[in-house]
Amino acid sequence: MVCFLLHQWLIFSRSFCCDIMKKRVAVLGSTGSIGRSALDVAAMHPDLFDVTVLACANNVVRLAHQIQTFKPEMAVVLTEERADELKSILDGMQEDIRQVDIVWGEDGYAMAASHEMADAVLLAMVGAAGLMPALAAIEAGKHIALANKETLVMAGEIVMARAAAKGITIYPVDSEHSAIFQCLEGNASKYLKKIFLTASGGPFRNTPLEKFKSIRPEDALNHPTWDMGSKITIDSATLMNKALEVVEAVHLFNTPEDKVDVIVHPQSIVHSMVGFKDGSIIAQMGLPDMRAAISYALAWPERLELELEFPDFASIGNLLFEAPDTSRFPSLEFAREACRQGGTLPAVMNASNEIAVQAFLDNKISFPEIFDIIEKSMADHRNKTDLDIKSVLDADKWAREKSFSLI
Ligand SMILES: NC(=O)C1=CN([C@@H]2O[C@H](COP(=O)(O)OP(=O)(O)OC[C@H]3O[C@@H](n4cnc5c(N)ncnc54)[C@H](OP(=O)(O)O)[C@@H]3O)[C@@H](O)[C@H]2O)C=CC1
Ligand SMILES: CC(=O)[C@@H](O)[C@H](O)COP(=O)(O)O
Ligand SMILES: [Mn+2]
Repeated sequence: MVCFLLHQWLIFSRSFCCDIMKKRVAVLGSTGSIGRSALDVAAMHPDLFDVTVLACANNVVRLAHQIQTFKPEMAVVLTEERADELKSILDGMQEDIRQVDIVWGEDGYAMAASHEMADAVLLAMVGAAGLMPALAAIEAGKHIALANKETLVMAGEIVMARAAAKGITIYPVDSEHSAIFQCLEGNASKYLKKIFLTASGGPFRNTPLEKFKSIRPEDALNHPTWDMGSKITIDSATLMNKALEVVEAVHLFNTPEDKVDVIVHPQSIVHSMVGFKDGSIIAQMGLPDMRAAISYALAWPERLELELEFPDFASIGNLLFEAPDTSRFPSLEFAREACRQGGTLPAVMNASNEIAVQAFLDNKISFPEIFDIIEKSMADHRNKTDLDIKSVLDADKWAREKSFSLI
């Protein structure tokens, strides 16, 4: 009898310990490219992760499948109509997943980001919609894995200050920032002299300027190395992604813009590098697969088994680097100006880019008009430098209206 009880207690305590060691994760943007990669990581490590919250905008069919697989506590969609659609899909599924709490809209995302059954929040929604959930997750003291770079572009000062006040580290998911974060671990930050932010150069790295007018959305959606959502893929094609990433690096690593160099590296194997006072440079490398950066942001300081291949350096032969061409791709100049002026200008750059990218995807403007719209919106903006969330949201709204008027 004693042996039996001891045996039962051992089984109970082992499963209890496993459960309390599991990280409960909210995945906001679960139906997107980052979200799906994150769920892939979670599925590979069911002993480490329990997905308790899922959120998307409209893709209720994919969300329903994810709910079926991960059985979260809460699911969030953009509108009440989508919530009704999701409920009716779930009604046809097995009983235990119908318990999921379905909410919608801004309040729903805020609830998801601060859910008591989530220890960590992966912020993988696209665009400005990510900002308020990010602030809610920080306010709730969650472990933050941040993919949504727009959050830091719009309101980096506020976000970093609120995270610092809460004693929270923001673990970057963006591959370059994850690389820089990894290069700066230990006490390396105090020796930092230069960040080398790598860029693939996108599909038009070698396209002459006179051909830019005839670039179609399907050409721009053809990224040479990464498989990503449509907005960031167009951003990569304009180098606006790198522009956003310069601002992101400035905030994440508390570094002036002139310490962040962009270097084109078309193979996307060196994910970024950091140069130190003594002339040493540390690089972080790997094949382009976001599961590495996502898992590191979620499991830090651990590194998880992902069964990814290493690059075959002998067959690659040379790692290529070249300077970005800002005359064909002015985005980097926009970002540097936005960093120098600060205030609400980065939020204007971001919002204007979002409108211009969507207009290009909808065949309403040409590829080079993306640059024109951003440039004009930034030039016409009356910058507000004493920043608060209201001024950021006002600037975002102003930039969207301004950009629409230019289409
Ligand atoms: N993809 C990548 O490899 C990388 C992405 N990032 C960043 O990560 C973020 C996500 O990118 P990615 O996964 O490629 O994008 P996707 O377009 O593939 O996915 C976007 C996700 O956000 C949801 N979503 C869209 N609009 C809203 C909204 N208004 N409110 C709430 N949810 C919304 C989508 O839902 P639905 O499916 O229903 O539309 C989807 O789940 C971006 O900020 C991007 O810059 C950073 C580095 C790499
Ligand atoms: C995977 C990732 O982090 C993307 O942001 C990637 O960097 C895009 O490639 P570009 O270097 O072409 O912008
Ligand atoms: Mn990136």
